[in-house]
Amino acid sequence: MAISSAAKMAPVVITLVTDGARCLLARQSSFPKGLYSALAGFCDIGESVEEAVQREVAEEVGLEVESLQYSASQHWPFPNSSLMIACHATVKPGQTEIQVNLRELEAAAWFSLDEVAAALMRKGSFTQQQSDALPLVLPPKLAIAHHMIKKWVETQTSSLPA
Ligand SMILES: NC(=O)C1=CN([C@@H]2O[C@H](COP(=O)(O)OP(=O)(O)OC[C@H]3O[C@@H](n4cnc5c(N)ncnc54)[C@H](OP(=O)(O)O)[C@@H]3O)[C@@H](O)[C@H]2O)C=CC1
Repeated sequence: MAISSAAKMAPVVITLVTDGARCLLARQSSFPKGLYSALAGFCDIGESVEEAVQREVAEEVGLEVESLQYSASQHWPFPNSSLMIACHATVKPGQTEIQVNLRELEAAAWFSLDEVAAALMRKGSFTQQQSDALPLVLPPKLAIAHHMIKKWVETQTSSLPA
């Protein structure tokens, strides 16, 4: 089926926040069990990408973005067409206390490099999660969130002392 040239896609910022050592991942109650992802949110009319990132991070987890860097973009067809704009953001190391906005998220937490790297290596599917102590599950490869998390792990790993 041809897509109408009048069809619109909405810009969405998706942000992987780090404090330099850990990355911040969050989940909504609608996510499969154990799944955590980067913070996502629709851009408001009149906002720049930078403003949308700062607003979303503040609204969802109560943190102030110190610096941010554009990473990549992706067309995301679910549930309606969005343009995912991926950014990596840092907060000040001393200002990392998360205040989860429970109207938008079920949970948010800092994860260490080891935890995230182990989750990337794991080959489990969502349906295999049966115990209460769920291992961290990351978004699938088709999602830009997966690639942002992978890039963060690679960058952190390459900066470790030999
Ligand atoms: N590719 C990836 O890696 C990822 C993609 N995503 C995608 O990012 C998008 C945003 O994520 P998230 O904020 O969690 O989304 P949600 O679906 O939770 O939507 C959040 C709010 O945005 C409103 N909304 C829905 N559509 C639009 C629109 N076109 N413009 C403005 N506001 C809208 C909704 O209101 P209402 O209920 O009234 O419609 C809802 O209150 C989703 O489409 C999600 O699928 C998210 C994470 C990872």
